[in-house]
Formats: sequence, C-alpha cells, structure tokens
Amino acid sequence: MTANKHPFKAEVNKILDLMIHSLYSHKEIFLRELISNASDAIDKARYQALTDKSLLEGGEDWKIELIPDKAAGTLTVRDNGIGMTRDEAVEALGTIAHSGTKEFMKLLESREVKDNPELIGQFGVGFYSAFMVADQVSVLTRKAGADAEHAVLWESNADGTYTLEDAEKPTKGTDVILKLKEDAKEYLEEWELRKIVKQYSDFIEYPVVMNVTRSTPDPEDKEKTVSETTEETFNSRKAIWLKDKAEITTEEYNEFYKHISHDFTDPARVIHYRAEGTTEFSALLYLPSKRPFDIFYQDYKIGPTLYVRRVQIMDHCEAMLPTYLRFVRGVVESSDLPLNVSREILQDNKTVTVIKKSLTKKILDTLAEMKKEDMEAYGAFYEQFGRILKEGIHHDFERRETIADLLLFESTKTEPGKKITLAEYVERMSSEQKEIYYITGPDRAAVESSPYLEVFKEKEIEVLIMTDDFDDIIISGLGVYKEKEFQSAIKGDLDLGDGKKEEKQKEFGDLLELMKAELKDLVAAVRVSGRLKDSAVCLVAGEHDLDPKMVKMFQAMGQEVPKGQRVLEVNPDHELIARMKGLFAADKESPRLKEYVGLLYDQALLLEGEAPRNPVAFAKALSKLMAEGAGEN
Ligand SMILES: Nc1ncnc2c1ncn2[C@@H]1O[C@H](COP(=O)(O)OP(=O)(O)OP(=O)(O)O)[C@@H](O)[C@H]1O
Repeated sequence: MTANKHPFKAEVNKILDLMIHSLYSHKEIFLRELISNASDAIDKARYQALTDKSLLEGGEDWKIELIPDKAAGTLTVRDNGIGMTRDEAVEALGTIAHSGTKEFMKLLESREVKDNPELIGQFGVGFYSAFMVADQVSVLTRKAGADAEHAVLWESNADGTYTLEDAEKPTKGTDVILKLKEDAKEYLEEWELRKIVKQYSDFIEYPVVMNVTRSTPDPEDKEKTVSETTEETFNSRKAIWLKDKAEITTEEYNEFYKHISHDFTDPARVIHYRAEGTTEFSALLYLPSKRPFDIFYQDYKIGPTLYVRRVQIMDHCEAMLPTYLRFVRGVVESSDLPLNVSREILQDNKTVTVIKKSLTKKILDTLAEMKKEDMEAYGAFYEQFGRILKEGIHHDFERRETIADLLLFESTKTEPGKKITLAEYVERMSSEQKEIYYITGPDRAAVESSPYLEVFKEKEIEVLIMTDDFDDIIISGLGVYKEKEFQSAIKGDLDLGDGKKEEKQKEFGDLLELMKAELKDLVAAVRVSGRLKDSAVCLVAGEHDLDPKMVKMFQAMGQEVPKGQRVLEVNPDHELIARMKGLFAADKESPRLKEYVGLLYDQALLLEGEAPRNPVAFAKALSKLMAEGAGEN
C-alpha cells in the first residue's frame, strides 16, 4: 500500500479555513451536501448503467446509508453510486473545479461572504462542509466496474494536506467517514439525523436509510426487553416536481430550490406546471432573487436538470432555455424523450424545441405578471438579472417586444435608483415629441452633467439613462417601441433648438469651414449644434456608429473597432464662438484662431471622457491663455 501526502490547492485551504473558523450557524447542512453528492453519484451510476449493465455489479438496490458509530465517534455516509478512481478523487477532493479561481478567491475574502459564510454553498464546494463538524474526513471509494482491490482511501484533517492510499472495497461507491468534533456529537443521534434528512433532503429520490434499534417488552418475560434492528427510510422520496401543487408548501419549494441551486436565499418566484397534449412534461422552475457570482463566466451551466421517466439524464440541459434566461434554475421531466439522449441529439430534437418554447413563454409571462402585480419585487429582481434578460432583445428577435416590455431604466426625470418602463416613458411623452430619447454613459452622475443633455434639460424632455455597457447595441437592435423610434442623445444630428439651426449654419458657414480645414481628418464635419446650450462644442458619433462606451468595451476586449469619424458640433450662441467669428472677420489667418480650434477639439474629447490628444501641449496652451487673460485685468 502506498500512502502519499499531497498539499491542497490554495483556494481549498481558504475554503477550509472559512468553513472551520467562520461558519457557526447551520452546521447541519454538511449532511445535506454529502447526501446530495451521494445522490448525484447514484444518478451517474444509474445513467451509465443504461448502456453498460456491468456497472450495476448485480444490484439495483440504490440507497444512501447513514452509519453512526458512537464508540468510534464517527458518522459514515455511504452510497452505492458511481464511485471515484484515484485520479478522480485527486481532482474532485483536492482542487476546486472552477474557471474564475482568481475572482473566486477575491469573493471569498469579501465582506459579503465573511458576513454570510453560508454563501459559499453556491460555489459548489459542498464536500468541504464536512470539515465544519469533523476533525478528520476519510473517503473510501471505488469506481463502479473496477476490481475490489482498486479502491482508494483519501484522508485529511484539514491541515493543508491530504493523504491517498490504495485500498480494498468489495462494493462499488463511496463511504465518507467523519470523525466528529467534540461539539458535533449530536450527529450520532437517530432523532437528529432523522430531523435533518426530513428538513433538507426529503425529496432525494433514493432512500436515505439507517439501521434503527428499538427495544420492546419481551412478550415472554415482561420484566425484560428485546431489541430489534431494522433499516428505516428517513425521506419521503417524492419527486417534488411530479407532485400536485396543492400538496407542496412554500418551505418545501424553497428547500428544493436550495438543493438544486446551492443558493442560500429563497427564490423570488416559483413556476410549477404540467403540460399536456402532444408533448407532455412537468416543469418546476425558479427565478432566483440573487445573482450567482459566476453567471457571467463562460463555463456557467445553463438549463434545468432533465429527467426522463424518473432517471436524471443531465444536470443542466442547455437546449431547453435561451441564454438570456440562464438565471432560471429547475427541473424538467418528460416521458416523451428516449432515455439514452445525448446533448447532440437534444440540440435539434422536436420535443425539446417544444419544451423550450413553452418554458420561455412561461418565464416571460411570469416576469410580466410579477411586474404588474408587485413592482417592488420585480424591481429587485431586475436589479440582479435585468442585464441578462436584456440580451434577449438581441438574441430572440421573435420575442423582442415582449422583452422590451420587461425592461426598466432610470431617466432624467426619475429619482436616482427609481426606474420606469418604456411604456411609462411613451405615455409621458408630449404630443410634439416624436422619438424616445436615451443617453448612454458610465453612470448616472456622469450622464447628468454631460453637455449632450443641455437642450433636453432646457426643454424639459425626458431622456432614458442607460448605463450597461452594451445598451447601445440592444437599443439599436430594438429600433422601435410602440411605433416610436429611439434616438441617442449623443449620436446623430438633433434639432431641438429654436428652429434657427439652418440659418445659423449659413451665418457661421465660413468659420465652420475653417475649423474643418484645421482639424482635417480628425472629424467628418463641423456643424452647428441642435443640442448644446451652455457648452461651446461637443463631439457626436454618426447615427449608426457605436457609442464611445461600446468602442471602449470592444477595445478593452482587444478587438479592432471601426471608430467612424465623428462630427464636431459647435454652439453658435456661445460667447467664445461669437468672438471667434469676430476674429475670423478681422483676420482669417489669425494664428490664435487656429490655436482655439485645436483647444476646442481637445475640450470636446475631455467632455466625452477621453484624454486630450497631447495632454502636455493642451495644459501649456491653456496656461498661456490664462496668463494672457490675467494680464488683461
Ligand atoms: N459520494 C460521492 N461519490 C462520487 N463522487 C463524489 C462523491 N462526493 C463527492 N464527489 C466528487 O467530488 C466533487 C466535489 O464535490 P463537491 O460537493 O465539493 O462539489 P460538487 O458536488 O461538484 O458541486 P455542487 O455541490 O455544486 O454540485 C463532485 O463533483 C464529485 O465529482
């Protein structure tokens, strides 16, 4: 036998440290996590045995056993599932299968997790919760189908290392043996274990059993008792999604949600229905109330768990949900699918397409209902998931209007933090207003002080504030809402002024020409502005160009973006522009005029949130002008 010592990966140590030193409440969840892992292992064995009967090793008596041993102070959780090879044990129990390890570590150190350590449940680190109640954890495991002597014993007492040694195990599956801490001895008691299983694992499909010894009076000698040991099942094993709605309590719904999602917060909404007709299926779906930390990662798993005739086929069936509803968790069971479906088959399976359509509709209907009935709850939900839902406008052409009805935005007329729907915006539009105005930017404060809103403020026109990075693409994709076109406040030509724009364009024509000649290819044109009131100039993107925020986002992703030349807009009513016109009339060649044009262009860059072309030259020129100005007084 070879026993090898191995160090844990840093993130495992961190988790263990948190588990042991910060988690004081709900320690009993370790049992839920271990039972859940055992149940997953049986699911896998059962599924793989559909195509390879030898994995059954002669029996289909699936169960999860709890074996308390008071003398040894140990609790064993045993399953007869798929088991692990040596390599699998190293991978599964020594590392954290996670792509965003760095972000994950950051999160672990965050206040939020420190204050609510239960949150670590959502990281998929259930196994390590065993160390909350045990000084030492041993895992004796053998892969289904392997020889008895090809088992492995993994052991650790959370000191930064674990050992691995070869072992023998006559039956397939896994024993997780916990050497309980002094203050965790209650987990050896039948009533305690029964209570925890009932509370957290009642719906587990496989029996969670324990040998229970009862003493009864001896029928032959009333003075004595006889004891009898029987195997009792602690859980009712009802697949909650197949039960009648009326039979299920909110607590049961919530507990099941926590089981499948590893979220500790109750869900925002439950959707439970049965579809009958040509395609029959049951669906139990949840809208979470908190965004999982990994939802924006590439390897985030989308879709409900799929069951076919009570056999779990896959834990995330991505073909059943559009990506913009990836926050939805749940279970779908259909008897119209074959047991041996693969992901490839599911991709273009007719039944799956029908189910996907139905789920999508049901979820969007539920969101609409939630918005109508309880705006506060919907607002809280939107805060967490609105950004994801919005992707649907881009990806689900057919339903983009339904999704548009679900969007919420702040506007220049709402209090900070308060949001309105597009329908509310349109209702509030005056009869002269033809378009839906919106402005994109990094945050509300930046947007509100932007020169692009000057004319809107003056005319008291409401402008929607959009601060998500891809809002501009989403809105361009939507194009129209209730027959009203969208118009960006920072793009394209606007004419909300006093109706004298054309006149002014002529009046200032020569000066504008000179400015364009001076700026050359830096701008596509120089024109009189229909949006400025207080500022002298601003830069404006073309109607169909990307807004500066999108340009920056693509550049940050290392992508080349056609920047599209912008137009410099000039405010003819600004004192400086009037003076420049005077200067131009006196001397077209004036070097000062040229200097001003350059400075104005740099100023426009600054207003857009960019740096001037040459900050040093800009600062020098500005100081020079200030010195001259000071000299005049
Ligand atoms: N009883 C078991 N039988 C077989 N494999 C197991 C068992 N318990 C744990 N494992 C393996 O260890 C891995 C890690 O378990 P852990 O509970 O930490 O996270 P997880 O179950 O993968 O994540 P999640 O809790 O999100 O489902 C599992 O994915 C599985 O591969």
